[in-house]
Amino acid sequence: MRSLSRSPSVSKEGRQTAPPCAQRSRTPPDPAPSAPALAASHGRTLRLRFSGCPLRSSSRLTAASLRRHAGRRLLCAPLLHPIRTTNPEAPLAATSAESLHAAMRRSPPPLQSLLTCVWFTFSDFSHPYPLWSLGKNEAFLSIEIGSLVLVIATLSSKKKTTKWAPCLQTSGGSISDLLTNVSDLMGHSATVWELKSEFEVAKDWNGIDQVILRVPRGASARVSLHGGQVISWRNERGEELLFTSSKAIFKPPKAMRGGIPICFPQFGNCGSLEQHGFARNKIWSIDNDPPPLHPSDNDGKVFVDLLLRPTEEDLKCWPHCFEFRLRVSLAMNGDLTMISRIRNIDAKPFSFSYAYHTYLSVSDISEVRIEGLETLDYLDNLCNRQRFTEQGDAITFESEVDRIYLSAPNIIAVLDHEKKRTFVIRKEGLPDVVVWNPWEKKSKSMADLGDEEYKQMLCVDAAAIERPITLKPGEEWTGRLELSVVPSSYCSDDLDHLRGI
Ligand SMILES: O=P(O)(O)OC[C@H]1O[C@@H](O)[C@H](O)[C@@H](O)[C@@H]1O
Repeated sequence: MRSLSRSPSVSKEGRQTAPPCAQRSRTPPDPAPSAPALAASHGRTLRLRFSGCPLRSSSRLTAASLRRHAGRRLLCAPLLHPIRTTNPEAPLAATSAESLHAAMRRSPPPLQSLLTCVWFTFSDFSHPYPLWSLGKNEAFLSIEIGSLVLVIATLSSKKKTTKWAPCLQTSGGSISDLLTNVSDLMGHSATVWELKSEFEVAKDWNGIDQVILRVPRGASARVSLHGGQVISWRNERGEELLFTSSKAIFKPPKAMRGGIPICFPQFGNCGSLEQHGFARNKIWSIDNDPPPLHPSDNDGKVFVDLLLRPTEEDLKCWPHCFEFRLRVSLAMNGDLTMISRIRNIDAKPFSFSYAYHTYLSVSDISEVRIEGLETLDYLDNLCNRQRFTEQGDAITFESEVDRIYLSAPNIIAVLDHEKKRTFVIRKEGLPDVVVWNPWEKKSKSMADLGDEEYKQMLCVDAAAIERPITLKPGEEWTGRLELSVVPSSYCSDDLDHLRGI
């Protein structure tokens, strides 16, 4: 049985900053476990539900039964385009649905009792889609949108005809649920296939490791072990979504200007520590055995877990023992999630403030507005943190802004009119939102920011500042940030809907 690898093996980005020899994959491809081994290691049973209609476990899964149960949710998909395989290990090389099927007949999947996956692309789409074969004569093609699995086509052959059926939407769940359910339905032992996260590690020019996360449809993220800082987040078209200064200094001990530095255990200069705390200037390690997160935080995502523990030197200026675990993950649709877990492993309580200092890349700051912070109180860093109340409808920019909005909603939107795209920021455990743009004068005084670059950046940070987090010994705090990008036309009503208004 071939391994079920979720990531294509091709590396594009890694080559830009490090010679290929410096790269290595921390997670080798799955060693092709046998069916009993999979069953023994997981062994959960689930029921198949397409569009909320349970199929009897005795049912045979056919294109027709899928269609029947999909009901009105049938969608049309571009099914008649030529197909080519992208997985070099895939047994199929087909240029049309018919030849794909013919190839399948010539080279049936080696273990028909289990699903087999090959990646392929439609010629007019750049993203590989997984095709899951259900034995010799049937297959389905699926994509993932967040945690939803969308089966966009099924392929079945009877006698001499090959049929692509249009698609249906599952009622939710992850690809592993879907696979388990399908194998259950087919009458085989049910297995949950935990598809392993894969990432590459490349050295930067200072010899510090950077982790590259990549999903099959092309989105990627890069995380530096210097600061645990996300330094790049690209969409499936390869466009960079985070700002990085052209004058950024990629050298410890200072944080690089751009990406998402982590401010901990102090935000700004309110405290005895260096500005924004020390976490962004420390070298983190990869945590190969983190305590488990909720299963939905693993599903359908490529991720890396990082760990920061205080050094002797850190303890001298901040005498509190902690473990800081950071998960950075990329969903199949390109959404970026960061989950911070900070645990007090000391004998006494401690308090800290926190921010994901997120530099969004924007077309032009004067074309940008933030929705979700209107009417809130804020502390103005430009006026000794005096408290004001926001008056406007939405926040727009005409001069330097440096504010901490208090008790902000958990979803806010940053609309970029020129790019016609909206960043949607979802946060949990982080009540405040910092909005910062240095504008012209301040930019000129900053050595690591180009004079005009303030126009292309906007910091919108999910944060906990006004009321620091206090942890008693043994307690843990979790702060979560999820970033996604949607077309601007999606906004307003849809965002209200997301917010539950
Ligand atoms: O230059 P630093 O330390 O990265 O900080 C940049 C800015 O970060 C923002 O979050 C602060 O609100 C600003 O006051 C600060 O100037």
